[in-house]
Amino acid sequence: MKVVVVGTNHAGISAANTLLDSDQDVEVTLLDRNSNLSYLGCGTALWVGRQIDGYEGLFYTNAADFEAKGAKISLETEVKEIDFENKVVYAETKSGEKLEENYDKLVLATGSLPIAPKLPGHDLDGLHFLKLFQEGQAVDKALATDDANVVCVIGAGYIGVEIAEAAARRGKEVHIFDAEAHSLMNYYDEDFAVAMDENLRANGIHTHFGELAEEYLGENGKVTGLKTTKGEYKADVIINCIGFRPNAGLGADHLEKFVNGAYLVDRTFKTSDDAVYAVGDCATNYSNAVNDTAYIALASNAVRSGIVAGQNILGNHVEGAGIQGSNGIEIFGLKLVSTGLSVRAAEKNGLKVKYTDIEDTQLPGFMPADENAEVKLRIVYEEESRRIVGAQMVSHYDVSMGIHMFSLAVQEQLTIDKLALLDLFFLPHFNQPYNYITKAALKAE
Ligand SMILES: Cc1cc2nc3c(=O)[nH]c(=O)nc-3n(C[C@H](O)[C@H](O)[C@H](O)COP(=O)(O)OP(=O)(O)OC[C@H]3O[C@@H](n4cnc5c(N)ncnc54)[C@H](O)[C@@H]3O)c2cc1C
Ligand SMILES: NC(=O)c1ccc[n+]([C@@H]2O[C@H](COP(=O)([O-])OP(=O)(O)OC[C@H]3O[C@@H](n4cnc5c(N)ncnc54)[C@H](O)[C@@H]3O)[C@@H](O)[C@H]2O)c1
Repeated sequence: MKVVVVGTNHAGISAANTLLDSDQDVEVTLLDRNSNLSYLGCGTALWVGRQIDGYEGLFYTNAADFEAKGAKISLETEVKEIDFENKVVYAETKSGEKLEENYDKLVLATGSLPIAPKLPGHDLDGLHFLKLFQEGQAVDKALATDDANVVCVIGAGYIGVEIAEAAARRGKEVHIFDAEAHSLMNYYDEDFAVAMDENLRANGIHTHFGELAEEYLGENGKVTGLKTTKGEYKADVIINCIGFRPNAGLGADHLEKFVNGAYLVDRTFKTSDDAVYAVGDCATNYSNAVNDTAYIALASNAVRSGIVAGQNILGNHVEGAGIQGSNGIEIFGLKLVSTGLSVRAAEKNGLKVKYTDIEDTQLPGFMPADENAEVKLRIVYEEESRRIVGAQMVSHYDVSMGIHMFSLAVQEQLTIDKLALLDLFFLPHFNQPYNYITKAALKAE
């Protein structure tokens, strides 16, 4: 069996490794237009902000690793067209050489592209996106120039707040803009998002919410400012971070698509064509929070979808467990984690929900104050079924393990009442005997 994988980042890599690590005789060909693979974008802000020494550790594999496993891999090779009827992929290398690869099974792992609004001035120098390693390098270089004093970040989602922190750590005057009333509104309710807003401001970042970018201002081909719906701001560097869209053009009119253009896949990540699988950011996934198809662009989902598709290509029927969109962020030491739906997202999805909130300390009061921290938790549950559909937490304490448990609760459709009497261990070094998860669940209406 010959499998062609288009796109060799997290999703493509994980599908290819699943095939190559099996005991079956599978011929695997990998094609990617980029010159590198396996870049962990999550580390961009860490090295640009000089919290880690460099970017080298952000790549976890390379072409030679695949060749050593017997795969054929061509980087800087862009797939231009696919003949789905005759099962042929047409590609072109950077030097203009044309390639043709036939396949028995095809894995589309072409990921996502940053949303790039064509505002006036969009071709000025000094405008940046943050998706590829090379774009991270460009931002890093731009921040190193003597005349880069003011940085405007458009979008206060995950990439935006992370790069705003990095630019502030590099000593820049940073302004962050978002169309919403607060930062991180795609992940958190207002009561939690405000903690991040305050954290950004407390660390010197200027926040501008409810403000939409209208025009990139410039002189002599270089950006000098940003015009929004509320005013004009000086800018030496502008970084656009307003979300991703699926990169699913290769499927043309042949493959079924989701409302946002992503390849529509089943629980095995098979598309509407039996010979074609689609994984990672270019494809849909199944949300256990809404119990329906959803699109959530995350590396964590990409990796698991690649494994599932790979197993099914090998003939092992495996269904994905579905996703909750579990995520986390840490900015200047403040940690926010969430899974499933916020109240706002639940309502947008037509779910009638209630929620239970609690604020407490992580450890008992007798523990040293410098080891202890306040924690705020919200559990969101469906009014009628009482199943948990989401949770959010904010703290300076590392509460990430708690959100993993809530992720499982959403996946398994657990009710808030079952959670209330769950056996949670107690040790003063970790938590309280009558801890905030139990307390929040017990007081749920
Ligand atoms: C700055 C940043 C920080 C992030 N932080 C996190 C995080 O902390 N946690 C998390 O879970 N996620 C994070 N993400 C999101 C995560 O990086 C993506 O969800 C993930 O990269 C998706 O993997 P993928 O393999 O599906 O797609 P992509 O990473 O988009 O890879 C797609 C690949 O396909 C190739 N390709 C596309 N079209 C073609 C073509 N026609 N021919 C050949 N090759 C093609 C591309 O070159 C690319 O290599 C972050 C993203 C960014 C940008
Ligand atoms: N820690 C993590 O897990 C992590 C880190 C970085 C990125 N990612 C993922 O990568 C993907 C892309 O991240 P992102 O930060 O670009 O997207 P995002 O969805 O997190 O945030 C985009 C933000 O841009 C705002 N916005 C949209 N249009 C706008 C406009 N015209 N003007 C002003 N603001 C506007 C939105 O309100 C939103 O807050 C997401 O799926 C994200 O989850 C995850």
